Amino acid sequence: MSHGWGYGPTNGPDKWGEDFPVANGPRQSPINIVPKEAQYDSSLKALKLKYDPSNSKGILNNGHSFQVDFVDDTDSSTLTGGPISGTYRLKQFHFHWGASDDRGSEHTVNGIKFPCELHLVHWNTKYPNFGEAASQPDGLAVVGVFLKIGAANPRLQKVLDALDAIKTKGKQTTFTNFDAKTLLPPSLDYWTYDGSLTTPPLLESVTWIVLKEPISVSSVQMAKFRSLLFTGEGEAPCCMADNYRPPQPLKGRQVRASFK
Ligand SMILES: CC[C@H](C)CCC(=O)Nc1ccc(S(N)(=O)=O)cc1
Ligand SMILES: [Zn+2]
Repeated sequence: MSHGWGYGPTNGPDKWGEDFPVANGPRQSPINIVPKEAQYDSSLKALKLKYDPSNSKGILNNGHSFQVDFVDDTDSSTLTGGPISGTYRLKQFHFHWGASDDRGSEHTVNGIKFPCELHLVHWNTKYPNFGEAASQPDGLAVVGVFLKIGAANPRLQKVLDALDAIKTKGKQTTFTNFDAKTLLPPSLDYWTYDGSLTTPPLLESVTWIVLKEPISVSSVQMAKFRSLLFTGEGEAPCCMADNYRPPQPLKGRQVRASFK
C-alpha cells in the first residue's frame, strides 16, 4: 500500500494482507467467541491486575485510535495469573468503536457486536522491552473489555474529557494519575486464546484475555469517541469511527473459559 493502513475502502482490513502477509496467518485476531464451544479449564488461574495510577503518562491520538500510555520501566503496573506465566507490564490502553451503536467491537460473542471494546496491552518482562516482546509468540497479553450501551460510565469520563485536546492525528497531552483498574467490570471471568495484534503489523504474539462481563457506556459518551478525527490538523476531517477489524478464521484454535 503506497498510503498507510487504515479502515477505509482503499486501505482497510481487506487490504492489509498486501503489506502484511501474516494477515492470513494461523493465529489472527479478533475472533468470534462462541461460549458453548469454549472449554472450561479449571487449571486457569484468576487474573491479577495491579495498576499504579502514578504510572499513567499521556493520551495520544495515533490516527487509528487514541491510547493512554503508561510508564513501564518498573513492575508497578502488571498483569499476572490468568492463562499466562510470569509478569507482564501495562504499556497502554486504547479502544475500538463504531460509527453507530450497533457495531464497533473487534471480538464478537455468538456473532454479537458491541459498540466499543477496550484493550489493555501488556508485555512479557522476560523480554527487554515492548518492541522485542511484540515479536515473540508469548510476548504480549491483551485484556479485552466490551462496552455495552447503558447508563453513562463515570469511570470513562476523565478519558473522554481529555479527547478535546487530542482531536487530530499526532496530538497528545499529559494524562496523569489515572487508575486503569476503574475501567474493569466487577467480574474478571474471561475467555482466552492465542492470537495477534488486530492492526498492522498483526504480529502473532498476543495471548488474548477477553472478559465475559461488559462495562457500561452511554450513547452520549459514544458520540464523544466519534468526535475524534483520523486526520491531522489542516487535512480534510474524517471522523474516527469503525476502527475495528472484523473476526478472523479460528483455524482450529481452542478458546478456553476461566468459568463454568
Ligand atoms: C513493535 C511495535 C508495535 C507492534 C506497534 C505499536 C503497537 O503497540 N501496536 C498495537 C498494539 C496493540 C494492538 S491490539 N488492538 O490491542 O491488538 C494493536 C497494535
Ligand atoms: Zn486494540
